[in-house]
Amino acid sequence: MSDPILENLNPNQLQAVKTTEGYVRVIAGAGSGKTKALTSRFAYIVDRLGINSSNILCVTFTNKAAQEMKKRVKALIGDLYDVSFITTYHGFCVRFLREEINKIHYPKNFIILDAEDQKTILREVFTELDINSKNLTFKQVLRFISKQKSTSDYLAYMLENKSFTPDQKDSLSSQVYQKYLDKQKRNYALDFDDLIHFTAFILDSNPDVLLKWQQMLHYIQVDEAQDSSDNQFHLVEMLSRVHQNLFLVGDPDQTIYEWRGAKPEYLVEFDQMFPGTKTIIMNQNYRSTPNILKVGNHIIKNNTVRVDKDMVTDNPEGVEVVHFHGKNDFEETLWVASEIKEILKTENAAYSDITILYRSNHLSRNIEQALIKENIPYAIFGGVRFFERREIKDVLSFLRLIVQGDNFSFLRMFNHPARGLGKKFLEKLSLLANEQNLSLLQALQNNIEDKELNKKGAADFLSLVADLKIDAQSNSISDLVKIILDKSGLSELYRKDGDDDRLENIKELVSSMMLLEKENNGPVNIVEYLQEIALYTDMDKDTENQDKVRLMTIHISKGLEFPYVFLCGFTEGVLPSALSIKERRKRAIEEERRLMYVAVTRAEKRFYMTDSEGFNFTTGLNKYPSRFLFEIKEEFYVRKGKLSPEILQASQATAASLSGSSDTAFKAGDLVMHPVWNKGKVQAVDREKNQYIVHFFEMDREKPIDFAFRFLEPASDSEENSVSPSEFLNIHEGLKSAPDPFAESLHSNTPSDIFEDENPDHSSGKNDFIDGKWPE
Ligand SMILES: Nc1ncnc2c1ncn2[C@@H]1O[C@H](COP(=O)(O)OP(=O)(O)OP(=O)(O)O)[C@@H](O)[C@H]1O
Repeated sequence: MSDPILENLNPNQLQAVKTTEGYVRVIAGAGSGKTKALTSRFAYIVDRLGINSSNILCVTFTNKAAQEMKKRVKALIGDLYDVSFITTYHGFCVRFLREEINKIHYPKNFIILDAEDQKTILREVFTELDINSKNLTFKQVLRFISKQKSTSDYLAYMLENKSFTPDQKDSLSSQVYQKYLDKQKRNYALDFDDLIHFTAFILDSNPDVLLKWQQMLHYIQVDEAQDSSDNQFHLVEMLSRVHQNLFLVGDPDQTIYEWRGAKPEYLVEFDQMFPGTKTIIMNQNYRSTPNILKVGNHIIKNNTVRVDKDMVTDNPEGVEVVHFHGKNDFEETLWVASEIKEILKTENAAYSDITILYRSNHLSRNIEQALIKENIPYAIFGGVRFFERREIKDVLSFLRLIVQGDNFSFLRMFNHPARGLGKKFLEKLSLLANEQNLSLLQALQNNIEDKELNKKGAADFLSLVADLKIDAQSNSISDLVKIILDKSGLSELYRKDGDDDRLENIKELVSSMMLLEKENNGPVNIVEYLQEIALYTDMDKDTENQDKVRLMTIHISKGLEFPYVFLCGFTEGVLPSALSIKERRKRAIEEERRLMYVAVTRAEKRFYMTDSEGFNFTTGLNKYPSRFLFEIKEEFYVRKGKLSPEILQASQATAASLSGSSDTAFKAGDLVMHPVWNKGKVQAVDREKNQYIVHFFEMDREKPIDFAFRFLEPASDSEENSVSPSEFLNIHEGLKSAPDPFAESLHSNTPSDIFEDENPDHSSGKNDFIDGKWPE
């Protein structure tokens, strides 16, 4: 008789599924069927061991992965089981906090801040502190905040009213940080980092709560365990202490989030932490041809921090991997376009079978240019995310204003559409709100008679909110959204705007709400809906099920598979990223190599790598093929386009110069030149903090200078012949303001986006601050 849960599993997968007790770790290579093993295991525990599904926690990394797993588990055991504990870390924390947040005297309807809300707070704080992007960018400060939260005892300040200890070295960021925390406190608002920290705090400080959850969660499964951070691992480890059934599955070779705190050590050293751990290796690859796997295996072998394993496959040999080298960007991307046409013609493939990967968002522009020219339909995957789109955020903010009355929604909507309420109005209102310890909305309600506030726009806004509050009592969420659109004037605004996409997106939102109402068999709780929606940051519905070539960063492609994959911009300084190497040296090179490995192992049938000559604005050097290309044996791929011996030689020299012959670019005693403070001497190299301590002669003081600061140049006693860093900055500025050859086309990316940081998957492709204007 056929067994849907266990059939089609290979022996190692079967072992992973049936080893349900104790500490278990599965090292699962790319394409080895991790999802299959995890979902079958969940189904096995429920269906064959008789454990209630609400006693099994299965945490994954993205909403997408969680949805996929739920779907597959339901297909195995039917619709009747509660699979809500198949979720992301953040999803689990929201669920937990809804039940337990009262332990820290927060209300159940706490607010979750998404990236847009965080920017709203920062805009306010920057205005209050009179800061602009010259001093600090949103990106920098958000990184600072996240880092502080993971290393400092900020909860004592948030929850126990301890005083704030500013970080001396970074006092401006510290000031912003404190104000950010104050605004969070006042609004009972949690950002993503807080979700994890608050949960851990409540568990750590309430033994009865901890025991309750520990007793409930008999089995815990963790997907993508190599990407778990300290806090995330602490959470699942703590929760598993009573029943001691903790199952980790992951692939250390696919760790690509070390830069934001992933600790692959938890997976690699799990057996030392828990003696008696059972280890299962899944190295049978079902996805790729041997030709593709050969390239992947070969590259990743160069890493030193890993569990050694070669992926094997029984798939047919397939065609050879191709490397194309173009004389310039256009040649590279036009070759990709022509190859896509060829695939369509000869392989019986659709556009949607083809994916183009790149290291950073800005690289898509050239590619798009070529695809448009060649009439090839494409979609950017994970570009501007659905729930971050302006119109969607507007509607959701209004919804939140009605049910929660929070300041962030108020700030977004009080003058949108325009009601003639300006900066002065807001200043006065903020002042009164602070004095009277009220929210902005309450302050307006209480002080509408004040002569500076008593404006028609303000009175209209108050009556609109009051009106909608009444509507909220008797309407479903989908109807309420339609009413909001009508009464607020947003519908009218989008219609006049002429951007049909906005109205289409709103329709999409309404129909997703209707679907939820149908699934729920009744009304949807608006507060819970808003909390859950805030977690959906990586969702992009539009690109699914369309016959278009997909473009995405390698980070976004993780966990996905495609028949035909092009890796474009395979250039030294891009992949591996020069910026990451400067920041984190050898660790970065290994992580960049893992990125390359992730890219290769997405491909099922064919894999192409392309690069081109020209100038790289990020490194300030000419472009040469990536060092990783030279790590692949030449017989493992075919080359199209000519790579001259000079280029070959220069590529190796560039790789060596980017890595630096020593561990850091400078050592103690080196003379350096700074664009502002001029000449100095390196006193010490602080590898812990990734900075040099430099004594600058003119000011006669020491300053900590980041390893990543690229305008710190070597200096000698005679400087006559070298371009000084300040001159270099001028050249750079010149290049930035040079006419953009693609100005007419596509996005609003300015040339400055070549300076974007290394988390391209989290950037919407836009800079935080462009040409002195706040981002929209
Ligand atoms: N035992 C099996 N027999 C046949 N096909 C399988 C088996 N296990 C997995 N597969 C197929 O192999 C492919 C890869 O599986 P899956 O996506 O679960 O891999 P993964 O381990 O999550 O990969 P990655 O870590 O690279 O994202 C899927 O198409 C899946 O259906």
